[in-house]
Parts: sequence; structure tokens; C-alpha cells
Amino acid sequence: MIKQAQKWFVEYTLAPDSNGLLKFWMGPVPVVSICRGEVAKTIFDSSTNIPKSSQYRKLKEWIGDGLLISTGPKWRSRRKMLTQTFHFAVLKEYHKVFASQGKILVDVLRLRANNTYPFDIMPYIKRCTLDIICETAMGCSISSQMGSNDKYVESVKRLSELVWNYEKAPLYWLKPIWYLFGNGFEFDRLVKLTTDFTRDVIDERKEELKLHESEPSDKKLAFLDYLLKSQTDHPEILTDEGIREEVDTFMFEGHDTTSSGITFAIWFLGQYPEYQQQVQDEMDEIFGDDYERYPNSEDIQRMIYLEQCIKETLRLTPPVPFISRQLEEDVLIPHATKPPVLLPAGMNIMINIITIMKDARYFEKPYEFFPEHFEPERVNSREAFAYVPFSAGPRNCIGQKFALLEEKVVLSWIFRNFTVTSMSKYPEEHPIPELILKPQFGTQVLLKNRRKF
Ligand code: HEM
Repeated sequence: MIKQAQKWFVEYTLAPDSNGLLKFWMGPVPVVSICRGEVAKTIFDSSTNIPKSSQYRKLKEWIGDGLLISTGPKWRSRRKMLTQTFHFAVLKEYHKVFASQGKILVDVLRLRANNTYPFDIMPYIKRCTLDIICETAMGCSISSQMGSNDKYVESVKRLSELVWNYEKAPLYWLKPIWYLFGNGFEFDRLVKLTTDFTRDVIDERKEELKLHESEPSDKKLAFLDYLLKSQTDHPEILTDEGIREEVDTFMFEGHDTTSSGITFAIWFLGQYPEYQQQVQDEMDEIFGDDYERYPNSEDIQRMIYLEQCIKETLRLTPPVPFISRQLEEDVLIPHATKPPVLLPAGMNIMINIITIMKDARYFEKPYEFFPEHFEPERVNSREAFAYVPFSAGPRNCIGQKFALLEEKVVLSWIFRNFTVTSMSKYPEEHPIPELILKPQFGTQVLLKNRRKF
């Protein structure tokens, strides 16, 4: 059904007499879906039409009014401040975290290698990306890859499921029904558990910073530390609760997305031995037969073919398949042969990223995994709005450089050490769009050690 719906979506998008708009109802709310890049550009480029739609309201009860959800002057001042925390020099600090967690992942996966029965690799990747985001965002290690902090890990996972259950079933929007089925009580309990965890970490970190005020600590700085420092300079922009919101926003936005991106890349490369071989050749050129060395900045820059594979994965299976906005002002969508369409202020818009990136006008093999789509000549001759896995314009993903670096480091560890065979194929098995795009039946793979022990 999902496959059929998507095929229909794309046929509609490409029809010459279509402007790529589609109206549907989400319960009682009318929504217009935008399926063409050039139409979405009108919204992406706007500095006025930035508010998010009401579909984020349940998420807001968990992550608060942080960067992902806030709007107006609050969003503008926070965005300006937080942009500095994603500066290249800061990201460079995080290489070590990506590398050490990637190494732990390989050590854990080694126990499953050379077996003749497949296993689902996604939970392993998810724990790795969760450990990475905890260490980089909060400066604390939760060691979920080693089986610790089960409660927190399970709560974050379950909260994402509950938010999605709420969004997709308008009946749950009626409070008594949400609580009657027990979801409301579970959601409230888990929100308290996770946000209390974040608050405790913030308090501890504040104390630590105070202690080391006079003597610099050799501990790596986390996003949280940069936020605490910014708070000292601009207390009017960032309160303690504001910091909590931003940290929880990073926790939500910064691990499920990358785990989905990494898992799908493994899945695709495990389906195409010829592309996987090219990635492994690249790894061998960079690392030789050293399977233990941590990748440095120079190594990461040389992972050019791997980056093409990552980008192609994000095109076919974008972790964030749709984004929503509520229009602040009217938008006029022109049409080649018919009168323009007016989208009035207040309208809910869904930008259909997953469909936009399968447009045959810009990708010669729109439904195939073809990393050559990202060869420099092809990229340079393509419209920017045709490829938008991180959204675009002033409200694009602030973590996109972080995400690409993390994916490169973790995937390089995997393909240096293992050859992967995927047990299912795209598009026969089709990922399902939830809050974050997920494999429909897990990602069953076989791993073979490349290294002789
Ligand atoms: C492959 C990984 C990722 C993908 C595909 C992705 C995609 C996106 C997309 C499409 C948006 C726009 C959402 C919307 O308008 O509703 C977004 C926003 C955002 N992302 Fe990411 N993201 C990724 C990783 C990350 C990471 C690692 C972080 C943080 C460490 C992050 C932090 C954010 C934040 C804070 C926003 C809100 C920005 C704003 O509204 O100003 N993302 N992301």
C-alpha cells in the first residue's frame, strides 16, 4: 500500500499539468502536501513562513519549545546563538567521540560476525548513535552499547513511538481517549523520567564548571557546556529550562535520524557488492591493513565515495521524510498552464521530502541506489532544491555537518572491518514513514570479518 501510494504521488508530481500540490485531511485538519522541489523552494526560502504546524504539539510536551519547534524572535535568537556551537572547529572535537563509539560498535558486532544466520543490525546502530549524542550533547557517557542505562534508552525509544502513534491517529487528539488507552499516562511518566535525567545532567555539569572556573578542565566540551557559557553572556535568551529544551531537542533530533541514515546505508551497500567493494577499496587506500587506527580529519576528507553512498542513501530513504509548516502569510503557487493557486495564511503544509528527491528530471535513476548521482559534475548541474534531506533555507537542519561526519566515521569502521550481505532488497521491502523513516521489518544482515584473526 505504501509503495502504491508513493508511486501515485510521484506520477502525480511529474504529470506535466500538475503543480505538485495535493490536498488531504488529517482528521479534521486540511493539509496541502508539496511534492515538487521548485514549489517547496518558495516555502524553504521564506523568512516569514517558518512556524511549524500543530503536528509537533505532542513532541513539544517532551522536548519543549527548543530550536526544532519554536518560532519568531525566540527561534531567531536561539538559532543565531546555537549556530556557533556547530562551528567546524567545535565539530572537530567530536571526531574522537564518533571514532571511539564506532570502535565499540565494531567490537560488539564482531560477536555476530561469520555466523550463518542473519540478525537485525539496527538496534546496535541505534545504541551507538545514542551514546554519541549523549556524549556530545551532554558530555556524559551512558554506555548503552555496553548494556547500561536501559531505562533512559528505552524511554527515549518509546517516547518517539508514542508521539508517532498520537500524530497518526486523530482519535488520540481527544484527551480522554489518549488517557483511556493508557498512552497518556505512559507518555507523561516517560517525559518526566527523560527530562529529569537531562535536568540532573545539566545541574551536575553546572557544578563541575563552577569548580573548574579557575583551572581549565581537560574534559572535552559538550554542546551543553557551550550553552552554559552562552547563558552567562546572554541570560535573557537562555534560561535553565531553555537549556534543557535545547539539549532534549538535540537528543531527539540527533540520534534517531543518524541511526536511520547509517542503517539504511549498510542495508543498501549490503545489497550491491559492486558499490560495497568500491567503499572497501577506498577504506583500504586510507587505512591499509590497520583495522584499529582512529580516523582523523584528513582520513574523513578522503572518504569521497563513501560520502556519495551516504548522500544517495539519504536521497532514497531520507530519515525525515516529511516536514510540516503552518503558513504565516499567503503564498501564491504559479502554474505553467492554469491560474496560480493561493495557499492562505494559517494553512498546514507538508513538504514531501521523500517524493521531491525521486524526481526523474534531476536524478537519472530515481528509484535505484546509484551513488554516481553524487559525482561532482552531476551535483553542480542540479538545482539545489532537488536534494533536500536536511530541508533548506533559514530553517534547515543545524546538525547536518555533524550528521555527515558521524555517518562517515561510523560507516568507515564497519566497512573497514566487515563485508555485509543484506537479506532483503529495496524497493521490494519498503521503509515505513514514521516520525523518522524506519525499515519495515528490521534490517537483517550477515557480517563477514575482513580481517584474519
Ligand atoms: C541524517 C541525519 C539528519 C537528518 C536527515 C536531519 C534532517 C532534518 C530536517 C529535515 C530538519 C527540518 C525539520 C523541520 O523543518 O521540521 C532538521 C532540523 C533540525 N535538526 Fe536535523 N537531521 C539530522 C541530524 C541532526 C543532528 C545530528 C542534529 C543535532 C545534533 C540535528 C538537529 C536539528 C535541529 C536542532 C533542527 C531544527 C533546526 C531549526 O528549526 O532551526 N539534526 N533536521
